Amino acid sequence: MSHRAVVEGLNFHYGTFQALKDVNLAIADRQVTALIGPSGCGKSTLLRCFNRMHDLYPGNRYEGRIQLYPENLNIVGDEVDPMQIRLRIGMVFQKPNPFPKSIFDNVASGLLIRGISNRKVVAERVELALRQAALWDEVKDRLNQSAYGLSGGQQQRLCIARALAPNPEMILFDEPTSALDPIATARIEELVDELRRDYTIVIVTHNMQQAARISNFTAFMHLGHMVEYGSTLEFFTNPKNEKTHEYITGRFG
Ligand SMILES: Nc1ncnc2c1ncn2[C@@H]1O[C@H](COP(=O)(O)OP(=O)(O)OP(=O)(O)O)[C@@H](O)[C@H]1O
Repeated sequence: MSHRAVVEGLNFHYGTFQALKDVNLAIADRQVTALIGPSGCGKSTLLRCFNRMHDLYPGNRYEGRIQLYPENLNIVGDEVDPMQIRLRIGMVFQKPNPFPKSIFDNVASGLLIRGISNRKVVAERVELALRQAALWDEVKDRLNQSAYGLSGGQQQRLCIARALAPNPEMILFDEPTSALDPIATARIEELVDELRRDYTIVIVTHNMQQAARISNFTAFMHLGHMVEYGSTLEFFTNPKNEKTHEYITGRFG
């Protein structure tokens, strides 16, 4: 199994508050890795390091490395341009957040940033991304209508299409189903399962059943530390750490 990214001795500070403490984690290529743990443990903070989202706010500071393979680039290195990283590592948020634009323009937006403006190429890439996000059939006749006219589940699939369009290597999902009903949740879970064939996926979830259903690897965090990570089956059936055992049996969190 090859690794797409390896987190090595990562510390992260929000100003004077240290939210990640010496985190180590290997992210397997074209597999789903779930980050779980009690509220405030640092799951979202770690996820946002992968595409340098923290750089949007002053006073945030990284120490350590996240090596991106195969070229061995340190994602959190000062010399690396966060915009370039965000094109290579897409993100889908908890609440669907389409832009106030048409369905087509939402998906096309990442392509334009990438310098792709040929209309035929843009149209092809938009269609491909909408197909990959299992949304094409529902929207193909209303591509020029506002994205706000879509249901919550459709908006979330649109945001997935928008993340896929620039052809990223990794996709980060931050609790992507917590604002959705069970049917829309099931569709997103099926989609994650399909996307795994082509993309490396890291997903933050509050829901242990979801982690068990959709991930290949699970990582458990507590108070900013990486407590344990391993294959999902092994993790849930035979946890090595006492804290992990307590968490998955519902004794805290
Ligand atoms: N912008 C911020 N400034 C200062 N501290 C922050 C900021 N964002 C998060 N934190 C703190 O960092 C720690 C980790 O937060 P984070 O959001 O990563 O946790 P989480 O595990 O994703 O929690 P949840 O499951 O509740 O979303 C918490 O103590 C939180 O209060």
